[in-house]
Amino acid sequence: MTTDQESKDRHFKDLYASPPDFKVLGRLDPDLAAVLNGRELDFDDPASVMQLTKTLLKLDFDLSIELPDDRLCPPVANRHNYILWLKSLLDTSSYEKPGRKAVGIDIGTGASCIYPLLGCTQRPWSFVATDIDSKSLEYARENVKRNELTHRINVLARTQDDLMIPLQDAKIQSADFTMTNPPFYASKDELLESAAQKSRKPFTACTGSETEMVTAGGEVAFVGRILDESLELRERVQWYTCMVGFLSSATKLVERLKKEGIDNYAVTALVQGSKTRRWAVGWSFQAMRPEQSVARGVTSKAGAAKIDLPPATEQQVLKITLPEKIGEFADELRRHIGGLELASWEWDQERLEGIGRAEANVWNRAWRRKRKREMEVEEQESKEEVKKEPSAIAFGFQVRVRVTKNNLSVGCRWMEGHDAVIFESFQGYIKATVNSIRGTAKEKKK
Ligand SMILES: C[S@@+](CC[C@H](N)C(=O)[O-])C[C@H]1O[C@@H](n2cnc3c(N)ncnc32)[C@H](O)[C@@H]1O
Repeated sequence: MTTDQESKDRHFKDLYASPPDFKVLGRLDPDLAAVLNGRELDFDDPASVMQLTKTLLKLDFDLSIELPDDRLCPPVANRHNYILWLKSLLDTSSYEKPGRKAVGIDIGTGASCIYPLLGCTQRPWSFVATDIDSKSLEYARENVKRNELTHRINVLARTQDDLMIPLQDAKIQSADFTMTNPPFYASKDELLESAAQKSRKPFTACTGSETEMVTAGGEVAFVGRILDESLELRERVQWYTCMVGFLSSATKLVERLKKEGIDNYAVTALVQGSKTRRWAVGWSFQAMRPEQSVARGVTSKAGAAKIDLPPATEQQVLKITLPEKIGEFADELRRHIGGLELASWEWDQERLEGIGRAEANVWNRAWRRKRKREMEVEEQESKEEVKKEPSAIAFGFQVRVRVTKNNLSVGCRWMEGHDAVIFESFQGYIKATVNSIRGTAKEKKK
């Protein structure tokens, strides 16, 4: 059964998959029609660009905003892409159903406050939205009020020297994510040069103001500060994320993550509905790992060659010809996995998939031998009733059986843990188990 959340998500997912038809939009919104020239919109005219943003926010999200002429006017499709990726990042790095409540921190929210507004429209999220620019803060607060979201979005003024992740000042213990679209440029000259290249007037709604667009060291230094803070806060935030404008910035950030020993990270290209490609990077000290399409969303050859992507988390372990009795095969697989000493194991008979968690690589022969010895000792000492403390979970996984007309495949996903070697070893165990089930079935047939 599809839930409200699922159908809402589906609607938002492909919203900008094809380019907008301005004539159609103009029919729906007379304010946009007034700035159109037939089917054309002048992207070099700040007033037209601003009207397009207002129109899309109104028609697609039922949001209304006001913006000053001298601050950045956010292109909606591009900002929406970041929110879509965040939704997938959170949904797939949790055992909860998609669409859980979450607290986010938007660092540098701008006059529009666009990310918190878009996020709250699509999900039961709440936000702390920060900025250092007093004019942007004033507009951001008004935009939150205008959309009746003051109970979910806390606009917080910061200074250049404050911590960027304001858990303490916002009076919260933890957060589910931080996000930022940092100022791009390292200097005013760089901004002017880029505006000249695009033949645009600088310091308008199209290009943004100096405070918005320029930061010492550029976007890598800005996100670098967030990374420094994350090394202190660690698990208190599940996902630290950023959007960057240059592939080289994403590459540098990933290099830094690896240098800091952060193994759980995600990189993606944000492309839908936007001519300008952007990149998103996220990292986590927690153990839940996102789905592969989210963590390794760099599909272009150039991107994949330059960025050191995180390890694969999904693997089709093997594909076999369809067994005679699919139900029996799946039951056997469930029983074998269930026979391991797992911390938990739940099987969904309808979907033919199960989720398990283990304190160690409990399928491994050496582990089982060790465990047997431990149990013998425990038995001898059992008169004293020693209670075993539960250990931390080292590995969480999903096993999926997929059936097509002629084949059956078994795949697994690494959902939790920091050790890629355990995942590899688990794949070996699943392969051996499936082969052994097939062998037994053949024996029976004889
Ligand atoms: C590129 S703009 C992004 C605005 C908006 N989030 C968007 O995507 O359209 C960057 C924002 O970061 C803000 N900013 C710069 N330094 C900051 C800091 N140390 N803490 C919080 N915000 C900062 C700027 O004032 C600006 O509003």
